[in-house]
Amino acid sequence: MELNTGLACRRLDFRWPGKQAEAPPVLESVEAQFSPGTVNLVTGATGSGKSTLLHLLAGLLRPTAGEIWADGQPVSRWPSRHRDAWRQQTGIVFQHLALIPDLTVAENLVLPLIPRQIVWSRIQARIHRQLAVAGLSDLADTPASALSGGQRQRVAMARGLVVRPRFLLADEPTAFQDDDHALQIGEMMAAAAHDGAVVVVCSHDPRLRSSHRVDRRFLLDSASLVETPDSLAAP
Ligand SMILES: Nc1ncnc2c1ncn2[C@@H]1O[C@H](COP(=O)(O)OP(=O)(O)OP(=O)(O)O)[C@@H](O)[C@H]1O
Repeated sequence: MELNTGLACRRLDFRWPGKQAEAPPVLESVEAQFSPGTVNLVTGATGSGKSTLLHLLAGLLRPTAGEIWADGQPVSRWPSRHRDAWRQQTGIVFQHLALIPDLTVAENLVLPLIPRQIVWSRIQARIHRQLAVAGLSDLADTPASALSGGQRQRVAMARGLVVRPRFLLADEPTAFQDDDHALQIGEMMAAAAHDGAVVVVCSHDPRLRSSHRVDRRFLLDSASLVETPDSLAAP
């Protein structure tokens, strides 16, 4: 397996700590390689482990066994502070979105840029551009708490993209979107891949499964991840 670029799972096992030893693992011997410039869709039944896989890829959980490699580095073996630094290259769109409700849309986008030591005028320009791409310019000064579910989800995607991630990890990013906005989110992920990012998206959404913006499709089932032709990807 080529491990020098992109994100890779290598004999990855995961079992939730505290779960009985005989409980089935969430992931077992998962091998996968997600390359820069590609959108990779992971589908699977509810509870099959899609969110767990994304958290492992983001370095937010540690594998029970096996490793996550990023650009040829075994990041899952690194101590937390090194993984935290590495995660600055990552845009994460959580299923539960994790916006700060009392901050405005624009302020939510500022947060991931703060540790990057970018000058303020550049931060403002970047946020301005990202909000325009996401069709959110009119909502820049609106508190996140006053947004609809779909708007919140698009803000979460914009926040994931504003860091210009090398790795974009998105969990159900189209769940609350109408068809036009689901299409727009597909385009935003494809644009990130076009700019060289590794995009891994977990979703049940048939609109993403059939999207021509997806390059590779995987099915998570019985703790295994297998690449599928389109027709087999439906959970
Ligand atoms: N914090 C946790 N502690 C213990 N078990 C957990 C935890 N989070 C998830 N699980 C279990 O891990 C398994 C995989 O859950 P996960 O959320 O990764 O699935 P999923 O495929 O993303 O599901 P969905 O499509 O419903 O979001 C499930 O059996 C779930 O009950």
